[in-house]
Amino acid sequence: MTILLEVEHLFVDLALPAGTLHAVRDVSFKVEKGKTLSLVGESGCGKSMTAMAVMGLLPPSASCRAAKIELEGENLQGLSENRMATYRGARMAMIFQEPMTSLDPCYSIGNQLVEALTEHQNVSVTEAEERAVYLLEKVGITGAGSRLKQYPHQLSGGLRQRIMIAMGLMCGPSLIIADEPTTALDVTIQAQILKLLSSIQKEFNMGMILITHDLGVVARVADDVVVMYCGEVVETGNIDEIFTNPIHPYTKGLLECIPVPGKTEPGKKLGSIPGIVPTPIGELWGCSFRNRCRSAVPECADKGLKLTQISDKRSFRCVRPGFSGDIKVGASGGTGAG
Ligand SMILES: Nc1ncnc2c1ncn2[C@@H]1O[C@H](COP(=O)(O)OP(=O)(O)OP(=O)(O)O)[C@@H](O)[C@H]1O
Repeated sequence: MTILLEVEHLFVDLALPAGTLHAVRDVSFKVEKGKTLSLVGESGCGKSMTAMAVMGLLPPSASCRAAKIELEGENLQGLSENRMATYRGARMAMIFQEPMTSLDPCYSIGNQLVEALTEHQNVSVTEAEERAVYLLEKVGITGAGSRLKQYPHQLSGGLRQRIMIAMGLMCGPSLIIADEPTTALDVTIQAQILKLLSSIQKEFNMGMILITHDLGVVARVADDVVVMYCGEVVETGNIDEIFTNPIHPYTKGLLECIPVPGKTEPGKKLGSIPGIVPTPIGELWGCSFRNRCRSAVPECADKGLKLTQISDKRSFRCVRPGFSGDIKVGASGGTGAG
């Protein structure tokens, strides 16, 4: 196993008028070459901030510290913005949820694809166009040559997302980060794009971080899983461990929200987790999920709650591991503070 990306003890804080928001709290994970790691959790759990910290794209109000952020053994912390800019695209690329926000409406697809390569590598426009056509075909776009002349608004959402994937691949990055890449698409297109991402990732032997709130998506593409809640890692494991032997009640709750072939009874209503993810502002302690968790006991508020590491990939943060996956009905959510 070759480690491509290693993140250790990552913290991201945002300075807000209401206080410091602890968006990412002590998050560690490794992405292997040729494998997909999924960061999963509801909206507001800190998944995007984690990805942005790796990409060096945090908002100005954010401060970030980590024991390690290494890509192929190279420390990414403390690099100048110029140096980070050369890494982005060239060695790691990001695919966002809504391609329209990443594509420039004023430039043709061809211009944007060509620029994605010529900005980073000393190649001619003709060579860059050839690579663009090759990659558009790879991502399943027919008539690739004529597509280069089109503008983003002339394409469907699914095609735009395929183009974003092609753009991410222009420089042959070793790491691709896909942040909710299918959320803005309709269901049939979602399945196609996921399949495409997964096959491209394998064919090009890249590492991928797939960010999603949907364990159904995770099931289709991930090798390893990091479950996040309120900025923290609450459980990690490989895909089989997470689906067959979830430990944390939050993971169990997420699993109850999706149909599992062979497990979910036909016609049975799927579950939901009442309440919302608390905003992690101010001082926090104990398990942040405790106010939504039916298994909660007073010890869940203990200050010393730590991640328990079972093996290299398997860990959980819970005082009653595996006790029950039941979710408190009618809970309103709450912060880890209190
Ligand atoms: N620009 C910002 N200003 C203030 N708070 C922010 C900003 N961006 C994110 N946050 C807060 O940081 C925390 C983590 O957000 P983040 O976007 O990383 O979560 P997420 O799990 O990726 O959810 P989503 O899928 O909705 O993006 C949340 O509490 C969120 O409200």
